[in-house]
Amino acid sequence: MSNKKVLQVYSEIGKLKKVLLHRPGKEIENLTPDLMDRLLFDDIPYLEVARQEHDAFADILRNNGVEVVYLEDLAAEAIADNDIKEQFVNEFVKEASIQSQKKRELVKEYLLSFSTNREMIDKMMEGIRKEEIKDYRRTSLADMIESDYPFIVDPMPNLYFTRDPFATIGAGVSLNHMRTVTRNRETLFAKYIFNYHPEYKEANVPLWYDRTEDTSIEGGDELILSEKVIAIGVSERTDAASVEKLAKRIFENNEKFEVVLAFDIPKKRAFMHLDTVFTMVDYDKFTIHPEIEGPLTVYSIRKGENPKDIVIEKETMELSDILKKYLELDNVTLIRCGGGNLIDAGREQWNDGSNTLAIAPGEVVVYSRNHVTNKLLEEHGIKLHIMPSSELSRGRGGPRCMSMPLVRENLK
Ligand SMILES: NC(=[NH2+])NCCC[C@H](N)C(=O)O
Repeated sequence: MSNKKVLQVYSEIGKLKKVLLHRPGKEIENLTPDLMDRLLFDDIPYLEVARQEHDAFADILRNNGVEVVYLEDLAAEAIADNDIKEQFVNEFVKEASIQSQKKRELVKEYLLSFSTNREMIDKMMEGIRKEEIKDYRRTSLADMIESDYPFIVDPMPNLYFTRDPFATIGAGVSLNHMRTVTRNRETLFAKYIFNYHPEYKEANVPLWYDRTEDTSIEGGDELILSEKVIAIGVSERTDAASVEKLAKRIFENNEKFEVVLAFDIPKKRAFMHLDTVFTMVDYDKFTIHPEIEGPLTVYSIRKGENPKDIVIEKETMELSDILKKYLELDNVTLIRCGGGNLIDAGREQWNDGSNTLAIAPGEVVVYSRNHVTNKLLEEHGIKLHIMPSSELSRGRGGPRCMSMPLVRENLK
């Protein structure tokens, strides 16, 4: 067996070699105004254009030497074995908030009727409208009198934000427990990929976190600043307790990481994850949303004397000094979203102006619409790959949120 690394992420900026995306599917066409709030959208994207934008994103990556793989393909390949497939469908149905046993059976039967696994996966992602399964109304009293709720199984429109349901950290994976029911359903695909996909199953990928945990953590909060330092946001989506659990597990498993910095950021929708207000673009350069600089507090978590102990300290310095200290740098530049102008900063952060995806040190993918921030990045010598951004941005996520690195070259 070759010892090729199937997962290797020891930085935010090392040359990106392999990345996981999800091409937006018909789940977007199942978003309704009534569902937007619960399904975490602020508007309804136009699917055809969203796909064009997404394909442009994937092309930028491929043209820069990145292997692009899709969640929907890996998930379909992971369930090639019929017993695994059956187990997967059972778990999916169990987590789909379907009330009656009879209805669960009908949904299972419907899913198994698709002729390919890929089509079945697409259907799971899209959601199931009432009219797709005939006769479900005769299955229980609840269904006979039931409301006009239009779905038997809800769509999962946030899937194109592959950054969040799991995160590659070092040679392992944080299989996340998400804050919301809608997004927690997404993590099932990753569970099957890492356990059963031929590429991953023999690698025995270590899990730093599991979806069955009772506190939440999301990938948008998990940043790898160096092979020694991980930053994790304590945010609207990630609990402080989860950061501790994750740190302990990583330290116990002799990964190279030495310190986890917990960034306590304001808990609000616009700043849902750390990566919506702070990303790394070069060895010593970061984007930052000026509105978090005041309220931000950083705590460091380090290994204690015993492998099972940790030492937690509140950091008292300014963010740039904290970064200098832990990343062993003489200088750090914080590039402010919107140039620090409050109007531009607010507008551009809302559309993920500080959410950049580094594909190499000093080289990032950004949304076209954030022209004030983009200009500033260029002035700081950052090379930009600009992608179209009218529709995808309506889901409140940018290039970093839409990608999960699987392999990055290690930094020298
Ligand atoms: N890593 C990120 N910032 N992801 C953004 C996810 C956006 C998505 N609509 C949500 O609310 O979950």
